[in-house]
Amino acid sequence: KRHMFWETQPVGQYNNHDGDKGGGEEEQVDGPIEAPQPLSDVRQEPYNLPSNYEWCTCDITDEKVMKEVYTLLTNNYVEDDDNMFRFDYSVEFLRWALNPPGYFPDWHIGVRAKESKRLVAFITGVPAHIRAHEKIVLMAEINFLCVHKKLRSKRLAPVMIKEVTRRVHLRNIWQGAYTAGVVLPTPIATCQYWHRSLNPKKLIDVGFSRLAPRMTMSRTIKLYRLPNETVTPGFRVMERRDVQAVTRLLQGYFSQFTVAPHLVDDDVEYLLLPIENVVNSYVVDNPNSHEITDFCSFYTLPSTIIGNENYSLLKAAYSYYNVATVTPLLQLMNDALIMAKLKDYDVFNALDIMQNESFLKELKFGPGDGHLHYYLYNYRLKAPLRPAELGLVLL
Ligand SMILES: CCCCCCCCCCCCCC(=O)CSCCNC(=O)CCNC(=O)[C@H](O)C(C)(C)COP(=O)(O)OP(=O)(O)OC[C@H]1O[C@@H](n2cnc3c(N)ncnc32)[C@H](O)[C@@H]1OP(=O)(O)O
Ligand SMILES: CCOC(=O)c1cnc2ccc(OC)cc2c1SCCC#N
Repeated sequence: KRHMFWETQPVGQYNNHDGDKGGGEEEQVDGPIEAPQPLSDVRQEPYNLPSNYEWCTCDITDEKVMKEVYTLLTNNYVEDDDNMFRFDYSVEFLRWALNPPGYFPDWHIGVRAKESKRLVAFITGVPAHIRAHEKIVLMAEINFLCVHKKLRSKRLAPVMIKEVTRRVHLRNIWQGAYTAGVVLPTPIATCQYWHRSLNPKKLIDVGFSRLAPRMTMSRTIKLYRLPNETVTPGFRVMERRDVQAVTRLLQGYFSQFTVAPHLVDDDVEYLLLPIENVVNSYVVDNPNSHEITDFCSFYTLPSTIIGNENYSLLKAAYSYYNVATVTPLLQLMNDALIMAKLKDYDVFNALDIMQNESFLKELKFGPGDGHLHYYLYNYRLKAPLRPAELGLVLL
């Protein structure tokens, strides 16, 4: 498959197209593909857009702009292959995801129609320290790339990508990280989504799940039933006073993975302190030692249910970061499921990354039919990673 844009980019390529598996000759080393440029060499002016369209910087602290971004995404962002669901990121979630410590307002990039001023496209970056092997690199995490359905297949996406790359380069940052459901040159890892039903009746009604053979609805409801209280002594909602302990837990946990975020206290405070309807996090506070021994978290990402007459919204929880040092991970994650069910989520989703494979089947997750591919921009890894070597969750 030819990738006319991506073949021009500093990303792992499928090698020359005369079929020989290049890369056999020269030894590949981990690290940047291209050296940084002098900032004076970075293009100073924005890339050209088709006439009638103009760039804008979306100030997401402005309620009105936030609403425009929300509306573009809720109507035009990612749908599953069967067009059953479309992500419905909330305004609070988007503000949280786009304003982490050290964020750059001009990395929230929109395209408007000159006449109507309507927002028709969007792409974002946020800075993050990501470790690859033993190197910590300041990268741009790219997300929320969206072109209005009416403007698809006009090669607008490559312009959006080049523009965000340009703005990242102007900040002297030369690497990026992103995920996608589509296969592009070249994934550093390919992961699978797993789903744990919390409201099996709704998932069957919308057509996502089907009754298993010889199973009745009531038997199915019973199969997925969860207790209405957690089982781990000392399990409680995370508080600000837990930040340092959670940072230490996470840093220890991440060291086993080949690619993982490098989080310090400020990151943990911002990303992991609970925000209603955005992110929920829990610690196990040992009742005797008052030591924080375990941590689990999930984020809230609803989806529009497309074209179902009984339901319009799917309430989904997504496993975020979890560290078990005393409590068995299986028990800790079951407590997370219990909390999600108590908060009326319909499904709890998790990727097969980190140590998640150790609990998925036993906690009654089923494999999804979609894959999530992870990518680095301008950074080569000698070999692709198994999902279990990946410690990075992008929102
Ligand atoms: C130093 C820092 C570096 C920072 C930058 C790092 C890189 C960041 C990269 C971005 C990371 C985003 C991560 C992220 O946001 C999470 S993945 C979610 C992406 N968004 C959606 O799927 C929303 C619904 N779809 C759309 O809005 C459009 O279909 C989009 C806009 C996706 C493509 O618009 P379109 O109207 O359908 O298509 P054309 O304009 O005609 O363009 C076709 C070209 O675009 C390539 N394409 C398609 N989907 C892509 C995708 N998801 N990533 C990268 N490239 C993608 C495609 O391969 C082709 O190039 P090729 O000919 O070479 O194959
Ligand atoms: C019920 C299980 O599926 C989902 O939760 C879900 C919800 N909304 C989506 C919107 C776009 C979409 O596009 C790939 C997928 C979904 C999915 S499945 C993959 C995410 C997970 N887990």
